[in-house]
Amino acid sequence: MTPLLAATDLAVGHGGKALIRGIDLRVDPGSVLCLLGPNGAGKTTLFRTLLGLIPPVRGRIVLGGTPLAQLSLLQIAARLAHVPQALTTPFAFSALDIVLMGAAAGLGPFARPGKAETGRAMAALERLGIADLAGAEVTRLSGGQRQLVLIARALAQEAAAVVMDEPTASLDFANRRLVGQAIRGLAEAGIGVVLSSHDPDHAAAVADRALLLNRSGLIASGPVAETMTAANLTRLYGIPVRSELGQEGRLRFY
Ligand SMILES: Nc1ncnc2c1ncn2[C@@H]1O[C@H](COP(=O)(O)OP(=O)(O)OP(=O)(O)O)[C@@H](O)[C@H]1O
Repeated sequence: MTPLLAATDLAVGHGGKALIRGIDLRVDPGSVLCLLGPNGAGKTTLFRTLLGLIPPVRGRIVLGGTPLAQLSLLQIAARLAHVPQALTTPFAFSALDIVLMGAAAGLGPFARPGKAETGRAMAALERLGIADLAGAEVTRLSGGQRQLVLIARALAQEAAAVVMDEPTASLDFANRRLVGQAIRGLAEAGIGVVLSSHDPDHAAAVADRALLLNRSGLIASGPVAETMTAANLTRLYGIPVRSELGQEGRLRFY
């Protein structure tokens, strides 16, 4: 199977100086990869590199079978959608307006979204169970609802893969669970997801694979059951971490 996104022997950093080296990763259709690591480890830097916003210090990134270096930012966006940490806009956009931005991402700068784009945007809102919020002003929505709107925007973009930088940061327990379910829903629809999280319990619940990195480099990369061990998390965060298998066979860390 051709991975949606693959990186080999990747080093990322700023101004040509590597922060992390030796990253190998792949994202297949329908799979979820979670990046875990302490503040400043380089997760956002890695994401920005995968999105083509900063050049890799070393190594190779292939997006949908084409080297990233050969793709324009527009071509990258058509293959890899970005869900930012939070939706911040001072304008009174409706949820549908925001999702239409994703649906219309492939149109030229002066083209107006038409019926097809509106249909795609509404379908994305429906898929996430928030069609009733289409006309709501996003500044009045809760943090969890706003995050779902952002995920709907990525869905409407119809990219095969999605990058989400800490999509559950600042969300309460219930909204974290809701967004987690939405992420699994994307995977069930065949989309490949890469996200970062500061919550190992949440990561173990939503991800199939994990990539653990801290300032000393890569700690582990592979299936959740093999990488998210108490020993690896102890190394990752530099504090003693223990794990237990909770109900439904879910890993919990404390
Ligand atoms: N534009 C930049 N130029 C130079 N250094 C930068 C730049 N952006 C980030 N850094 C540095 O790169 C390092 C990694 O930052 P990054 O934001 O990638 O970490 P992170 O793992 O996402 O952290 P957090 O979990 O806190 O979001 C930090 O030391 C940061 O100060």
